[in-house]
Amino acid sequence: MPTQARGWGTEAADQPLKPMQFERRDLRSDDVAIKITYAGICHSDLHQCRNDWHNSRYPVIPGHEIVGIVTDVGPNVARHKVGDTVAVGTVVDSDLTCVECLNGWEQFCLGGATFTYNGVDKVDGSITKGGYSDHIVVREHFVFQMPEGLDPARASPLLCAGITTWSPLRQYADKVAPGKKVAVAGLGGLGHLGVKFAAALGAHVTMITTSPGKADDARALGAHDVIVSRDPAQMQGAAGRFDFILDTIPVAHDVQPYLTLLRRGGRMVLVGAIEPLPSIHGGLLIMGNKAIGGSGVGGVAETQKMLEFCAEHQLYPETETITMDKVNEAYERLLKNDVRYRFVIDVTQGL
Ligand SMILES: NC(=O)c1ccc[n+]([C@@H]2O[C@H](COP(=O)([O-])OP(=O)(O)OC[C@H]3O[C@@H](n4cnc5c(N)ncnc54)[C@H](O)[C@@H]3O)[C@@H](O)[C@H]2O)c1
Repeated sequence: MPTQARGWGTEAADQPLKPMQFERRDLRSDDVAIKITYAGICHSDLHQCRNDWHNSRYPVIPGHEIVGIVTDVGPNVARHKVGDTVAVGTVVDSDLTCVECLNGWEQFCLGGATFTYNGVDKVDGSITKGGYSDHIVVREHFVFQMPEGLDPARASPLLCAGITTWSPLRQYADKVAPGKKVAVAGLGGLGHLGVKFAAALGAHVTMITTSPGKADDARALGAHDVIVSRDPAQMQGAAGRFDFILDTIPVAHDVQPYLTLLRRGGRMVLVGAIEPLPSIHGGLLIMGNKAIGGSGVGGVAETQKMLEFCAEHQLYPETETITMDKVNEAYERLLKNDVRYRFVIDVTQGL
């Protein structure tokens, strides 16, 4: 039987989030039912609530940085059992048969990945609803086991902000290693984890920020150096310096000043601005054999690996925990960059 769920969501781009009731599907044979305990607030949640990407399907019940406890499993579930602490990220289904899925890139499934919310369920066509809710039902393959020693109350942002920064840093592991120089642009939910990961992987890390006031914070997170992007002298002084730049800036911006900072053969990866960008002068790529690309979240196996790395290194996001009923205030603060550096909702409170 389907179950009644309680959550917080919004009915339109100009409406605040409010309590809502909706149905969760009955367990399929390979499904896991999860009582949600924590959900991180990603900037993408705000984008989708406000229809910034023009594809929101209302009501939107956001949340794709989910931690919880298994309450039931379908008969074919082998990896999880009732009582396990588990996690769910941005994707809850894919065909698992295409070349992308078979190679661990489920998020780019050729048959279409189903996103945790604002997606369309492959079986019944319903609109998926996310982690700002009391429980969720997810296909086993997309449920992560929380490693021993990783605090569930602090870990949820790893499921999106974490994997989105970890994945490109591992895809270009030759440029993110001891002796290599890495820069991270944009110090928010993604950027602060980018700094922590790059430092933990042994690279020399520079934070590039618009705000001189964030320099001490960046160093406390593990950055060895800070560049204020609004200071032309500092930018010119860093020309040709970096092997790798991770750009987490959440809005359209001119990437050319950053390309200038790459050394020969360097690579810049965009993860933040999912929108049209100003044009790039080809000479900035050709002279110095430089490359710019993108990266979208991460696959299932690499997400599990990242969680294990975080447990082993006790690497956590910096979080501020709120109750569910404070989510609208949190959104307003997120827009003003007034969070160090990720809100986590304790979903068991204020629902
Ligand atoms: N690629 C992916 O798979 C993926 C996954 C998750 C999130 N995202 C996107 O990444 C972006 C960042 O998400 P977040 O949760 O870290 O957001 P956030 O709001 O927590 O952080 C963004 C930071 O960028 C800074 N910033 C804004 N404009 C800037 C500029 N012009 N120069 C330098 N810094 C600037 C802000 O001060 C803020 O600190 C969002 O647009 C989100 O939708 C992408």
